[in-house]
Parts: sequence; C-alpha cells; structure tokens
Amino acid sequence: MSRADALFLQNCRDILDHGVWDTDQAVRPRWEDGTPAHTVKKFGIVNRYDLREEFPILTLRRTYWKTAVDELLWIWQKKSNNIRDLRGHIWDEWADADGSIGKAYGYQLGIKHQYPEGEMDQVDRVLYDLKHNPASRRILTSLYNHQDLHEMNLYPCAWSMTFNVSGNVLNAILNQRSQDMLAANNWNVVQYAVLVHMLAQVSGLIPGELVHVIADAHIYDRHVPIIEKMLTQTPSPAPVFRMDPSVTDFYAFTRDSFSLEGYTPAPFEDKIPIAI
Ligand SMILES: Nc1nc(=O)c2c([nH]1)NC[C@@H]1CN(c3ccc(C(=O)N[C@@H](CCC(=O)O)C(=O)O)cc3)CN21
Ligand SMILES: O=c1ccn([C@H]2C[C@H](O)[C@@H](COP(=O)(O)O)O2)c(=O)[nH]1
Repeated sequence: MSRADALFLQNCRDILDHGVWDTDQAVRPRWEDGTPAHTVKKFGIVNRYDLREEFPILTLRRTYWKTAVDELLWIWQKKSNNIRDLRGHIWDEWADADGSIGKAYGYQLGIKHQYPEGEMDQVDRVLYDLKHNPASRRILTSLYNHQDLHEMNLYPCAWSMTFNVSGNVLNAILNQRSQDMLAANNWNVVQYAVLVHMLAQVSGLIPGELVHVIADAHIYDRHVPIIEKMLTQTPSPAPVFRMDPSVTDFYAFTRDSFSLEGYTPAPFEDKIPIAI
C-alpha cells in the first residue's frame, strides 16, 4: 500500500463515517441533469507526504498522472488560462467560447509584479528566491486575487503554495480551500509533488515534504458508492518516480521528462460524474 493509499483510505473513511452532509443547504454545484450536487465533508484535513520516501500516487485506482502533469505545466509553466493550450478536456465545462477560463490559475501566475529586484511574475519570483534567498520565509504564491474573482469561471481550489528550504531540502505546503476527494484529491497531490520535484531539481535542492492542507474535504453524493467500492480494492506499493536529470531550466521540462516505474493500480471501471 502506498502512503497515498493509506491517507486516502483514512480520509475517506473519516468523511463517510463522521462527516457532515449539506443536504439541507442551498449549494452551488449541479449534476449534468440539473440536480443539486450535495456533499458530505470534513473540515481541516492535513496530510503530510515525504517525497524522499516515495512518490504519493494512489494505487487503489489509476490516477491519470500524465494528464495531471499536463495541467500543472499549463498553469505553472505556460501560465495559460486557455483550454486550447491544454491536452486534456477536464476544463472544457468551465471555458467560454474562446476557450478561456477567465482570470484564473495560469493567468494569475503570469501577471508581472514590481519587486526591489525588478519585474517578475510569481513563478519567477519563487525560482529567484530559491536560488538567491533560500533562507527566506516569504517564498509563496497565491492565485486567490479578490480583485479578479468576478472574472474567474471557477474560483481557484488549490490556491496557494508556501515553499521552505531547510538545509538543502525543499519542503512545501499546498493550501486548498475545496477538495473533490474522488475526482481530484490524488490528482492535486501528484501535481504538486511533481512541482516540488521540478523546483528542487532546478534549484539544486532535495525534494522533502509536501504538506497538503485542505479546508473543505468533501465526497459528492453520487460518488459515495464508487468510493465505498474503491476502499475494498487491493492496493500495491508505490511506483518509482523518475525525472530527466539533465533538465536545469524550469521551463525546459515537458510531459516526457517524467516517468513512473512499476505503476500497477487496481482495476477501476466506473465513470466519474463531475459536478459543475
Ligand atoms: N466538481 C469538480 N471536481 C473537480 O475535481 C474539479 C472541478 N469540479 N472543476 C475544475 C477541475 C476539473 N477537474 C477534473 C475534472 C475531471 C476529472 C476527471 O474526469 N477525471 C477522470 C478521468 C481523467 C482522464 O481521463 O484523464 C478520472 O478518472 O480521474 C478530473 C479532474 C478538477 N476540478
Ligand atoms: O484542482 C481542483 C479544482 C477543483 N476541485 C473541486 C473542489 C470542488 O468540488 C469543486 C469546486 O467547487 P467550489 O464550490 O468552487 O468549491 O472543484 C478540486 O478538488 N481540485
């Protein structure tokens, strides 16, 4: 069983057995047929993944990790908010006729800000500080720009990263305000684990801990039977993560720079409905 499996089992069991339902409340998300998409939730889950120990991917079902990496590169490297720059179709429902998801995600990371050292966007600021000010306690990004929220088709869920260098180890906190446990929990963990690996390699550091802080960790009503079934699956050990060691420029990574050795997830045939 991977560490990611153990935490997923523990989190989902806790949500299903002790969580709070919002069935009696007015909720925003809808199923495809227009029915309100209710959830059961726990508030304030904190999961720690040590990237020195293993790569945090689920084996209880397949995580489409290459598609997740594509989305990560779309946001952090291309700094795009247009689904035409993205291979997968996971954002299609939130895009307008031109393919834009509004001033969200990559758009926010691409905005240049004035700093004492000159103009930089948030990603370049992180790269600069990891290289020149590793002892800094101010290395963080934020996508939650209140001024632009009214122009985002969906508000950022995984909205902030805090980076911290301890010795030669790069640790990070991923702050997430809202988490769809079935569709995107491991998807988000895999993405930000890969990001920590990438930033560590180009900064001459060793990837350490990824601490995932989730405010509202929920399971949608129509996902409950799927999760119950998943929790009875037989897990496997975590695969080995490999990254092209010759890449020293953050912007030179491609989806082909990453591979997993020995990823054998349990079979999973269900189609996951996504609440819009
Ligand atoms: N309700 C909801 N849950 C989410 O997880 C979510 C949103 N909305 N809105 C924005 C993005 C889109 N995300 C998504 C959307 C779809 C899948 C999905 O369909 N996953 C499938 C197939 C993936 C594939 O074929 O590559 C899966 O089996 O995980 C995952 C994340 C994550 N976010
Ligand atoms: O990266 C992501 C993006 C989205 N989600 C989920 C979390 C919620 O279920 C919905 C967003 O709905 P809100 O009402 O805006 O919270 O999308 C995710 O888990 N991870």
